[in-house]
Amino acid sequence: MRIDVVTLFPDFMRQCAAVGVVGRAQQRELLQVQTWNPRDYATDNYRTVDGRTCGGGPGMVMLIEPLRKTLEAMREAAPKPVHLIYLSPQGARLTQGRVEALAEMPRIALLCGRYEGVDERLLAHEVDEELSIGDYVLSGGELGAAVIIDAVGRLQEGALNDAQSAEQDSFSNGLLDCPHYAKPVHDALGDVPEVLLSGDHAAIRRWRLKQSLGRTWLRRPDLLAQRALDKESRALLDEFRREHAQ
Ligand SMILES: Nc1nonc1C(=O)NCc1ccc(Cl)cc1
Repeated sequence: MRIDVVTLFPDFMRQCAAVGVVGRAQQRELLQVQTWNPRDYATDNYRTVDGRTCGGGPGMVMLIEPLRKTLEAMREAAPKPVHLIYLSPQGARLTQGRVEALAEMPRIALLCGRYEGVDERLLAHEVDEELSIGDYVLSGGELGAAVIIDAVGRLQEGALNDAQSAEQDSFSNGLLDCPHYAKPVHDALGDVPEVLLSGDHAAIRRWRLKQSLGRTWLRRPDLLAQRALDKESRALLDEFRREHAQ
């Protein structure tokens, strides 16, 4: 998969994509992240990429022309058609389901705005999808782009090892993750739950599922409402709720 990133901060974006699972996916050529800086496509001596807001008011807006040239160069750099995503609070909320759909695409591009915004005419003409990573205001689209690169990059076939795949599954089954423990078994902070030391893998699986269901019920009941529970999960959650009520 190829991800092109249009950003005024290419070094930052390259570093985000160079570490950990995503960095390794790039080394294994499972993923390619390419940055494009609109400043390189600004034709004036000052490499201007922003202009005064029409209608007055504070701040600047990213100009059409440098972005149009950047996008043209980006699209021409590889034959595969590009699905262009713009990151902003005005976008649809990013979900794991949408991440999984994006991860199947051969090529996506992420347009990172700065200043007060991007000229609406450029967005209307070029952008395929607008996405938000949450209801808060950041200083630019780069952190949203980094989130997408990580969430999509780790889903590329071969990017995760077995343990990481298991962890991914625990989250993407629509439930919150269960608690995790490492040695020492006994610590001033408390003990590791007995069942995890029992070697009874069926009991351990049930305990972990019960904890995930219980945590989701306590912390994110909205996620639970979206999910049909099988017979075993309903029983485990009832058990958790009875114990919690005591
Ligand atoms: N929330 C979010 N989810 O994705 N992006 C955001 C966000 O706040 N971007 C800030 C931003 C976006 C575009 C421009 Cl031009 C300037 C600032």
